[in-house]
Amino acid sequence: MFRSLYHQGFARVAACTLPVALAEPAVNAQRILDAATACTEDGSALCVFPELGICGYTLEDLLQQEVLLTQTKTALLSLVQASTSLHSVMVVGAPLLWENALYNCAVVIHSGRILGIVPKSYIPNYREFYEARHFRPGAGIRGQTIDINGHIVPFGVDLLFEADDVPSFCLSVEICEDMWVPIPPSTHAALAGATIIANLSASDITVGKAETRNMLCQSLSARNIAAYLYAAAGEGESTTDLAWDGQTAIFENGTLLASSDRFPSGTTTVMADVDLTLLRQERLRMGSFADGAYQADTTPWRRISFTLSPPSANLGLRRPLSRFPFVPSAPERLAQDCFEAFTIQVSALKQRLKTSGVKTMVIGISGGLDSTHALLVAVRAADELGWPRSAVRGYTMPGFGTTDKTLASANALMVQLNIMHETLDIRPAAELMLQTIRHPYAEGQPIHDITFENVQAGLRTDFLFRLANQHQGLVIGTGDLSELALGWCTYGVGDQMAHYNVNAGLPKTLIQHLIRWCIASGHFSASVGTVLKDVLATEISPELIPAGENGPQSTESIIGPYALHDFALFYILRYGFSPSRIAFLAEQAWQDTTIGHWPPGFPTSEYKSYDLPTIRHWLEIFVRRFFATSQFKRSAMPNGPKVMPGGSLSPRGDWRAPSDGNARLWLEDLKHNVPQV
Ligand SMILES: Nc1ncnc2c1ncn2[C@@H]1O[C@H](COP(=O)(O)OP(=O)(O)OC[C@H]2O[C@@H]([n+]3cccc(C(=O)O)c3)[C@H](O)[C@@H]2O)[C@@H](O)[C@H]1O
Ligand SMILES: Nc1ncnc2c1ncn2[C@@H]1O[C@H](COP(=O)(O)OP(=O)(O)OP(=O)(O)O)[C@@H](O)[C@H]1O
Ligand SMILES: NC(=O)CC[C@H](N)C(=O)O
Repeated sequence: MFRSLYHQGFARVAACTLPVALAEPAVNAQRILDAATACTEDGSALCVFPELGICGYTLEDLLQQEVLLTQTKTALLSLVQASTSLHSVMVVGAPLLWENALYNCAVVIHSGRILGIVPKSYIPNYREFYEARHFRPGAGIRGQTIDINGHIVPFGVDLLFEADDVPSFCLSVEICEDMWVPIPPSTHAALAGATIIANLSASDITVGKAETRNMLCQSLSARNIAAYLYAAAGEGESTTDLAWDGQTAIFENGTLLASSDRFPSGTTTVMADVDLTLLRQERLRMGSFADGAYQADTTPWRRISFTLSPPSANLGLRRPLSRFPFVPSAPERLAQDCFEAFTIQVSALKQRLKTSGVKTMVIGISGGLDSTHALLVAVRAADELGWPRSAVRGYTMPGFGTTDKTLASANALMVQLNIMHETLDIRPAAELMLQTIRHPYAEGQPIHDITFENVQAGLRTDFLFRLANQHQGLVIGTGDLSELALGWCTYGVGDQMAHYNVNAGLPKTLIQHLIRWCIASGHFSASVGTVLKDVLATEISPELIPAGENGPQSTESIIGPYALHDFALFYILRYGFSPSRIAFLAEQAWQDTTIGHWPPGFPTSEYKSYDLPTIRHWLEIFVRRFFATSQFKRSAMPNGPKVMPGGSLSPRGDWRAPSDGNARLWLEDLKHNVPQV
C-alpha cells in the first residue's frame, strides 16, 4: 500500500482527444471506449473526452436530425453498458434533449451507470460560433433529472461527483465556453468542494489561441486551487470554415502537469497524478478560499456519490517531481529565481541599513558557503547604497577546527572584494573560557563536546557584536533556512543571533546555485569568481572540532544530507504533508540518479540516489529536530526577509509553533506507515 499513489492521496487522471467520425455515434462510442479502457489499464480514475465527442461538434443543423439524436442516445447507452468493467470515470460530450430543447451536455459515466449529466452553461454565439441556433444554455438548471431511455439521471449544473473511497476526489464538469466567461461555473463548483474540474472542449484553432487556452486553464486551476483537465476536439472535426488542434492539458494549482502535442493524429492521451492532499492542504491554509465559499451562491449542490475502487498496486508516480523542491532545474527559471532571491536579500538589507543609521556592516567570514553568500549580499548592498567597500568589515576568526583551506578562501575573498578585513584568532579567548569553566579540554583531554563547540561559536558572535558597537555597524547574520529547520546553530550567544540575517530565508540547497549565479552576474570581478569556485568545492563543515584522520568535521555526515532535509522541509512547511508521505515522494524523487533532471551546474560527481531505509533514517532525524528540539531557536530568531514561496521559519514572517512542542505524532507516522525494508 505504501507505494500506491491512491493510498498516498493522489489520483491518476487523463484527458483524451481522438479522431471523431462525424455523425457516426456508434464508431465514436467504440473509440471512446477503447481509449477509456487503455486509461483504466494505466490506473486512471478519470478520462475526459472532447465536447460533443459522441457525434462531433461541427455537425451544425445535423444536430437537429431525429436519427442523429436517437443514435446518439443508443451509442451512449452502449458505452454505459460497456463501462461496467472499467473502474475509471468517463466524461463524454453529447447533444441531449431535455424538456423542449437541445442541450450541449457532459455525461458522467461510471461502472455501468450514468452518474449525472451537466449541460453547458454558456452558449457561444459570436464570431465563428453559432451554438444558440441549436442549443439552449444550461446556466440555472438545478435539481432536475433527465430520462435517458428509461434511466432517470440527475441533470443540471449543480452536480458534484464524489468518490466515497478516495478522499477529496470531487469532480465537477464544464464545457468549453464555460471557462471563457468572467465567472466560470467551475469557480462556484470549486467553492462548493470540487477539486478536479473537467473541461470538454471544441475550440477551433487560430494563431496564438493555444496560449490563451493555457492561460485560462492555468489561472482557473490556481484560483480554484484545483486540478483542471482540458480536452479539445481535433482530428475529424469539419474544416468547412475552421481548423482544430486537439489541445489537451492537465493543470494543478497553477502548475502544468502534462500536455500533449497539438494537431495529433490518432488517439492522444495525457495523464497525470493529481495531488488531492496538496489541494486540500492549500485550501485549508489559504483561509480566504473558504471565505469565498461563504459569499458564493448559496444554492444547494447535489453530491453524487460513487465508489471508485482504484487500483492499490505500485503504479509509480506520473507528475513532475523535483529532487530539489527549492531549486528549479530549467536553466532560465533557476537564473530568474537566483536573480530574485539575491535582489530580495539586497533590497531588504539596504532598507535596514538606511533606517538604522549605521555606518558599517560586520560579518564573520569562515570560507564556507553561508558566510560567503552573506558577504556578497552585503557588498552588493554597499555598492547600491554608494557606500565604500571598506564599510563592509569582514573578520575571519580561526578556531580549533579551522582548516588552512577555508582560512585561505576567507582571506582571498575579502581581499578580492576589497573590503576591510582582519584575522582575529579566537583560540586564546576560547582557551581562557574553557579554563575558566574548568572544561577537561583545558586540562589537556581531547574532549570535543557541545560546550567545546559552542564556546567557539559564542566567542565569534561576541566579538562580532562588540565590533559592531565599536564601528557603528550591524552584525550581518549568515545562518540559512535549512540550519534553522534543524536547529543547527548555536543559540543566543552564537551564530543563531545577528542584527539582521540576510540568509534566514534561503534553503541550503539553493545557496550553491546563488553563488554560481553571482559569479555569472557581472556584479563581481573575475578574481572574486575564482575564489567563489574554491568555496563551492569545499565540503560543508562547522569546523568546530579539530580535523581528524578523515579530514574536517563533515556536517552532512552528522546531521544528514541537506538534499533530503530540504526535501522534507519544503513539504512540511509549505503543505503540511505527513512524514510517511514525504518518504514516499522522496523515494520517487531520489531512487535513481538517471531519472528526471538535475539543476544546471550541479556537479555530476555529487549525483546521488537514496533508498527508502536511508530516506527514513534521515527523515526521522529531521522530524525529531524540526518539531521537538529546534523551535526555541526559531522563536527568538533575528529579523531577515522571507525569500522562498516554500516558506520562511521566522515566527513573524511565516511559521509559528510552540517552543516546547514534541515530535511524537510525526515519529509514530514514520514508524507505522513507512515499511522497514
Ligand atoms: N525548548 C527550549 N527552550 C529554551 N532553551 C532550550 C530548549 N531546549 C533546549 N534549550 C537550551 O538550549 C541548549 C541547546 O542549544 P545550543 O546552546 O544552541 O546548543 P546545541 O543545539 O546543543 O548545539 C549547537 C549545535 O549546532 C552546531 N553548529 C553550531 C554552530 C554552527 C553550525 C554550522 O555548521 O552552521 C553548527 C554544533 O555543531 C552543535 O551540534 C540546551 O542545552 C538547553 O540549554
Ligand atoms: N573561522 C571563522 N571565522 C569567522 N567567522 C566564522 C568562522 N567560522 C564560523 N564563522 C561564523 O559563524 C557562522 C556559522 O558557521 P558555519 O560554519 O555554520 O557557516 P559557514 O561556514 O558560513 O557556512 P556553512 O554552514 O556552509 O559551512 C559563519 O557563517 C560565520 O559567520
Ligand atoms: N465550443 C466552444 O464553446 C468554443 C468557445 C470558446 N470561446 C473557444 O473559442 O474555445
